Amino acid sequence: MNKLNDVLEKLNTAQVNASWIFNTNITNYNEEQLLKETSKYNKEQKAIWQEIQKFSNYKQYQDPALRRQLEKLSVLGIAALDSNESQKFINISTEMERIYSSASVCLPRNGSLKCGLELEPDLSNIMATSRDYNLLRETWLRWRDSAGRPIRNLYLEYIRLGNKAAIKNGFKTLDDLWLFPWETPDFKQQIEQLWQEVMPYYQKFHAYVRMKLRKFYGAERMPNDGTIPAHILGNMWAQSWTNIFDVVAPYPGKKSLDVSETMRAQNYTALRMVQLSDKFFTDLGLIPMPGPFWRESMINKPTDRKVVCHASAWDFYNRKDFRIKMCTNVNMEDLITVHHEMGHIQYYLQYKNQPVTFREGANPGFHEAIGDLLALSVSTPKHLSKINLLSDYEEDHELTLNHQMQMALQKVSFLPFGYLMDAWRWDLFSGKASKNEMNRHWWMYRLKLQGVSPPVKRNETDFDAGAKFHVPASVEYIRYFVSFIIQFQFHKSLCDIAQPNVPLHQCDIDGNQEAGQRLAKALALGSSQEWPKTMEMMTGSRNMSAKPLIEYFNPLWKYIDEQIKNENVGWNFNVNQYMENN
Ligand SMILES: O=C(CCC(O)(O)[C@H](Cc1ccccc1)NC(=O)c1ccccc1)N[C@@H](Cc1ccccc1)C(=O)O
Ligand SMILES: [Zn+2]
Repeated sequence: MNKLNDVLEKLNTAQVNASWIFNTNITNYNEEQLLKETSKYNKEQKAIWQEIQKFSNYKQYQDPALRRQLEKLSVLGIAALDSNESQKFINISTEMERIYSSASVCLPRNGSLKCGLELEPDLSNIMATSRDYNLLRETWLRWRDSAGRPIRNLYLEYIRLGNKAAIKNGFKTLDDLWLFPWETPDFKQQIEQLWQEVMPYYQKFHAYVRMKLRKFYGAERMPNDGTIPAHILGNMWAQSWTNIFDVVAPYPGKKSLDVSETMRAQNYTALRMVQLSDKFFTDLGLIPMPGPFWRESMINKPTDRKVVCHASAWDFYNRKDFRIKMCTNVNMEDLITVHHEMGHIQYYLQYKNQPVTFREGANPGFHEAIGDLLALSVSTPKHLSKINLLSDYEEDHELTLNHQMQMALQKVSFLPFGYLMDAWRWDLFSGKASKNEMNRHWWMYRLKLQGVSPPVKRNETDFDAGAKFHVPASVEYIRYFVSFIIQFQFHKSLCDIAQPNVPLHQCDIDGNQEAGQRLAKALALGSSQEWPKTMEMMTGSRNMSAKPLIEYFNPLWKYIDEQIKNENVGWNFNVNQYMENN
């Protein structure tokens, strides 16, 4: 088996190298090279798969680790397609990613038209900082015209070929293939159950934010169905509302917890942000970033070439080379993202000696949760003041509520978006939703779960889901919904070790070696055992639970209940009102 392990390492290293070169320098040549490398990778994966078929009685193997590895290798994925369909699938996937990462728009700028504006940093900054209703709407619309629409027909092909691949792997449709790594037969039901648990809290939070936005923009700018227009929530996809903290803060006068200003004033750089995060990990007794990480990572947007700016963390499958790729802006939001990416790298470092097939998260949600988990401690006012990013700190009721609001704008607002991104894709792959109504189905979910509506009518030549990285990049999204739930379970468990008598929302595990050890043991296992066992190691329970998340925000729920006495919680929605009958 360790011979196979070496083969898998070399195979993955070659593929990741070609992918890194394309992602950090988008050229036709590098795209060609990546296409070649990926089809070679798929061919060799298929050869290995055929070899393994010979041990088809692997279920009888005594050694559980060996049996588990063979089980994981028994699903080939997209490579199961025959060579020309597999080639088509790879071409479509790479083309969608290139369109998204190269998209730029023109916007009216004091009288003239400014072109070449890109998502990072231009459009993201406008969505985050502008309070000009019309400029926000133009920015929202033109991004979808440039990045979403051109992907629509490619996506139809993607679904057709993806479903063929699923069938070749013995699944019904592509959503079943996507859910295979979760090893959880009732996974969709568990997700729906978690959503039902948190939905009432989200709806109250939505009512509070809607009330504040109505006061700020005027009632005439708010739809009468109780939804919030998607373009005024501080984010291109309305998935995280931290950038409208100033509009919704309970105590606006109080020191802002958005330390972006202070970071800039202290001449923070991307490197300093990464070093700060690395120190938090090592203070917990976790593994420091190795040499190649510091030499090879790309943490600033290059000025001389096109790159895929969306952040990611890379494992080169040689147990030495691990990198981050990120177009970092010096602000609080990106400080959190730096921790998110460093969490991925820490997981890589912890499980690097596992067999290749076990070099994954216990489940995909675990991998997304580690960095955010540590950022929960970093984001406390006490910790921010400890690292000199918050001055004249004194814990009082007002500061606590401002902090709670800041965190809810990041975590609570995200929950319905984290769910609907894959609820929509599962429905499309499984045929529950018609391919002629992809955009209507998208806005059905956006209205139903998120209570967010488009600022202009949409039609079926629009492809609004395609304007979010993970759709053209074929990256599963339910992992983030799971992460936002389990990171609070992990936080509660580690806080019970590190600061047992501190309220959960004020807990900072910084420097606690015992908490660090508990985490390291779980991470080192990779996916070598089923995730409920690793969940039990971390939290004492085998199940996901929204209780710690709800507990973390207890102070906020009380405050919001008082504030929304005269508000109708929730919204009604009629998707026809927002779709042009085409
Ligand atoms: O997409 C990301 C962060 C990028 C990533 O670290 O999750 C990245 C996404 C990606 C990029 C290219 C190919 C595959 C996945 N994931 C990783 O780098 C990664 C994924 C699995 C294992 C190890 C690393 N966050 C999501 C959700 C989110 C998470 C946390 C805070 C805010 C928002 C978003 O921005 O919508
Ligand atoms: Zn991630």
